[in-house]
Amino acid sequence: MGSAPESVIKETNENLLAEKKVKVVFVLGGPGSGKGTQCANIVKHFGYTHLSAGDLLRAEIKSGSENGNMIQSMIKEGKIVPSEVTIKLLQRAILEDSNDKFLIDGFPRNEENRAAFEAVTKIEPEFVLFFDCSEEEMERRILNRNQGREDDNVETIRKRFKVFLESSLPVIEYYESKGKVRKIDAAQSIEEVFEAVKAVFTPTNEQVDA
Ligand SMILES: Nc1ncnc2c1ncn2[C@@H]1O[C@H](COP(=O)(O)OP(=O)(O)OP(=O)(O)O)[C@@H](O)[C@H]1O
Ligand SMILES: Nc1ccn([C@@H]2O[C@H](COP(=O)(O)O)[C@@H](O)[C@H]2O)c(=O)n1
Repeated sequence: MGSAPESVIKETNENLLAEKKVKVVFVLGGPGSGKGTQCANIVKHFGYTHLSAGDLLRAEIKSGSENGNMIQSMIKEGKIVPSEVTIKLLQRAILEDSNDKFLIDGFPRNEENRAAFEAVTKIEPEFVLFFDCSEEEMERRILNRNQGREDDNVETIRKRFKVFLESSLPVIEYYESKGKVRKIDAAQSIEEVFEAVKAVFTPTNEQVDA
């Protein structure tokens, strides 16, 4: 028996996602601002599932998928992979997980990501966590990261900063205009940043009583 055509799988996933009713928080910030580090803390304390768009794309390369070469060269150049590829990976990861609350880290990265995700999934984020950090500090952190990532070199880091300023900041500004951005000073220690993050995720008495 042959497998179902791509278009059928896509439509089925869209319907399933609409039924699942998930709560999503987008986690944004420049490269090396500490998104992944803080997501790990949020998972432990608040029970979310962490989905890193970058990790999903790197896993797709390793899986030997037909898009692998294209994804690998985009990442090497610090460029943004076409939305349909990334969204498909996010959809699949959300559907495969029994949790109903997700941190989506490093997505949406540009206006195309944002509009396509909204159109396909009909999901609106609860809020957007934005880690604000200077380029100088982010570059220092990335160069110390030592995880063997092909894009953690000065040349690609500078390209990633440019893409962040030109393509990702406008997405943050879009959500700012909707009152959805929770900005965190990410230049502090990991512990201090997490104190600020906890305050965002902990409902105030007012919210609990409402
Ligand atoms: N507040 C902090 N102070 C100092 N170092 C930090 C802090 N937060 C994270 N780091 C370190 O900086 C490096 C980058 O952090 P992390 O991987 O969490 O950033 P990221 O925003 O997810 O990066 P990318 O977008 O490139 O994947 C890691 O080595 C991490 O241990
Ligand atoms: N929405 C996204 C997210 C990431 N990428 C590509 O992956 C690279 C690494 O991302 P990290 O979040 O792990 O730093 C990034 O520079 C992009 O090339 C993407 O295309 N779309």
